[in-house]
Amino acid sequence: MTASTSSEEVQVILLDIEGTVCPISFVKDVLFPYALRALPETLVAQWDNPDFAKYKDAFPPEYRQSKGEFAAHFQDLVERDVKISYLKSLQGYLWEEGYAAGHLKAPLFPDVPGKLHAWHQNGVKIMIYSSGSVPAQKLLFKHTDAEPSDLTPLISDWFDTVNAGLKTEVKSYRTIAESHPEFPVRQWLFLSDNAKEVEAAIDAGMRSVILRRPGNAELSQETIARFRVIDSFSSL
Ligand SMILES: CSCCC(=O)C(=O)COP(=O)(O)O
Ligand SMILES: [Mg+2]
Repeated sequence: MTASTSSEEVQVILLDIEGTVCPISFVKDVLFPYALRALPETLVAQWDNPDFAKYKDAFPPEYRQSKGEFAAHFQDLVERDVKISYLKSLQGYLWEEGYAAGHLKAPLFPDVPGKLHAWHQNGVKIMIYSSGSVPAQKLLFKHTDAEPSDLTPLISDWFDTVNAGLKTEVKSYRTIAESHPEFPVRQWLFLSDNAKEVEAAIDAGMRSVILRRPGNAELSQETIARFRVIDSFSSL
C-alpha cells in the first residue's frame, strides 16, 4: 500500500471519525440534535428500567435527582462538546433507534469508502479511534451512504475514551498500539483533523497525518508547517 510516509510499510490505519471520515456538521448538526430531541421521551420511558441503569448511573449523582436536572446536564455537555464517556455512551444509545429506522445515515467523504475497501483488500488493518463510544462508532459504520452501506466488516478494531483514553493524550495511543503487539507502533498511521491528537499519536511513536476536510476548523500556519496535511485519503 502507499500510505507510507517513510520507507517502512504501514500495517494499521487508525481513523478518527468526525472531520476525517465524515463532516463535522453530521455530528454537530444531525447526531447531537437527534439525541437531544430523543432524550426527554427516553427518560420518561426508561428512567426506572434496569436496562437503562448503565447509562443513567454513569452520570454524576447530583444530576440524577430528577429527569429535568439530568436532561439539563446532558444539554450543557452537548453544547460545550464535552468528550466525556458517560455522555458519549448515552448518545450512542439514543442514536440506535434513529439508525435502525433509517432516519440517520452517515455521509462519508467521497474518497473514504473506496479507500477503506482498497486498504482492506491489501491486508492493511483498519481500526477506529473516536471520542464517540464504540457502540456509536459501529452504528455509524453500519449505516453509511456508501454502497454497500455496512462497512463494519472492513474494520478490525474499535477504540474510544473508555478502552483507550482521551484522544489528546500520548498514553492513549500507546495503549492502542500495545493492544496489538503484532504491529510495532511505527507501522501505525493515525488520520485525524485535530492537531493535538496528531501530535499525541506522533509522540507515542505512530505516524500521523492531518485531514483538512470541508467544514473543518482552519489549521494554523504552525500546524501546517509542523505536520503533513492532506485533503483526501486519495493522497495516501
Ligand atoms: C461515533 S460518531 C459520534 C462522534 C462523536 O460523538 C464525537 O464526539 C466525535 O469525535 P471524534 O473523536 O470522532 O472527532
Ligand atoms: Mg475528529
